[in-house]
Amino acid sequence: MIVQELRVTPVAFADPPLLNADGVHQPHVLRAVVELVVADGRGGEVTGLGECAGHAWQLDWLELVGSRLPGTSVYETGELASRVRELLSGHADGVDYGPDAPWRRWSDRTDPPESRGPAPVPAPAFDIRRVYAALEVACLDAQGQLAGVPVVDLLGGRVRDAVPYSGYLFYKWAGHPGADGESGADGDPGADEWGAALTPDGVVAQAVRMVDRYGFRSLKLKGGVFPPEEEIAALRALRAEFPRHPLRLDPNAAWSRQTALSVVGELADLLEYLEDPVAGVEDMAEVAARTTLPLATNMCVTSLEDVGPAVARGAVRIVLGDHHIWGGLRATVALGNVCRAVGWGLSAHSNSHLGISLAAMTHAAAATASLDHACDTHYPWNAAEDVVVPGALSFVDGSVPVPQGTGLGVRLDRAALDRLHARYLRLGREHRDDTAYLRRVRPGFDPTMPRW
Ligand SMILES: O=C([O-])C(=O)C[C@H](O)[C@@H](O)C(=O)[O-]
Ligand SMILES: [Mg+2]
Repeated sequence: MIVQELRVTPVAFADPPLLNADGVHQPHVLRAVVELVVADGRGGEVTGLGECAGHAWQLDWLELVGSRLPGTSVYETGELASRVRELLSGHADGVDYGPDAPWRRWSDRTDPPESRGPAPVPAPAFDIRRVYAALEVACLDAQGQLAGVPVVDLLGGRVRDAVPYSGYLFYKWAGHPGADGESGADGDPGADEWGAALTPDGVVAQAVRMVDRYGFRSLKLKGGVFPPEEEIAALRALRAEFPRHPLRLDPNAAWSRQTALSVVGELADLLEYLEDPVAGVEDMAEVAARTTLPLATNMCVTSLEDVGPAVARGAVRIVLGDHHIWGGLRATVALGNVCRAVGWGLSAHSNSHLGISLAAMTHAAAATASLDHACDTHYPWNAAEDVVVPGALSFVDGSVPVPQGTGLGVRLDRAALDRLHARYLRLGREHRDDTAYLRRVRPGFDPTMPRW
């Protein structure tokens, strides 16, 4: 059961123009597919799959790790984690994160919220966990295939057969504006079937389509795009259309403390929870102290080190786990125990992803007893282009049944992988940069936080 090879294939898949506090999603998401080839001890081999963001620095780090993996036992993920940590710690200082910096403010407790400087202080442990996570998922997929059991069994066994997800609503343009440097590479993704959502009516129309198609029983609106009163109007319109759906709003810390305090009263009866209205534990605690509305986060609690201060200050009541950020599926399941111990609720965060990650997220959530909120997923926005063979993943009444079969239960569609990899090569882009893309259309766009 020895690792023979690590293959990392960067891909680019189509994404609609979804707006957020940093800007707007580019026409293609960059992602990396990880294949871990493992000897099966009987003269054959199995291939474990993993998936992570496709930033250039992350690909470099995976390549470095990949060169040292052959010879390791696929079962010794603890040893693998130490090796990865040791190998990459020296690489964290001075790394060029490019425009990935906005993401990294999640991990950067020394970065003042009003600063969006080009180079936040590196937080190596956060980045190392992001690299290790994809490897751990691939190891567990391979282990499951070798043992003939699904990954959920390796995580302690299932407490649910299907995992509830929330419908993730975004303000969006009708289509990509074109002339973005990616048009024509493989056909401009152009106008999409979802249409524009820039008003309360547009958001409701999007929600109706989401709920009709996938059966979601709760809804999340990505905020931080328009002034809070406009986003609150959209939530009121959603409440009128969906009287029983729990609603969430996530401005990604685009509000100042003062703004949050002035609008939180209006949200108290409208929302299930308010996600990251402001940046950092201190400001979250100030807001939390003045409202009955539960605050949730995937920004100010991203590691175990963040738990103590957040508990001490009463900053949040719900944490959104994410195996890509917490360092794998086992760490995410363990987060569920921490949440239970400190009295927090647990939900799940997502970012644009493919079916490998949806399968991984579903196995982890199926094994986590304390998960008490529907998980986020971007999958409905990206399902049209996937690297897994269709059929293993489906939404039934807003939930994804744990995939059947061994390991993750998804298999690679090699032709699709090759196609999306060829597109990645043609695009020649190395980073995600939502801000630069929005500036093509709105040159004066200023991403300084807090915006309101
Ligand atoms: O819950 C969150 O903070 C997210 O989902 C972060 C993502 O990057 C989201 O803002 C997006 O896809 O634009
Ligand atoms: Mg969030």
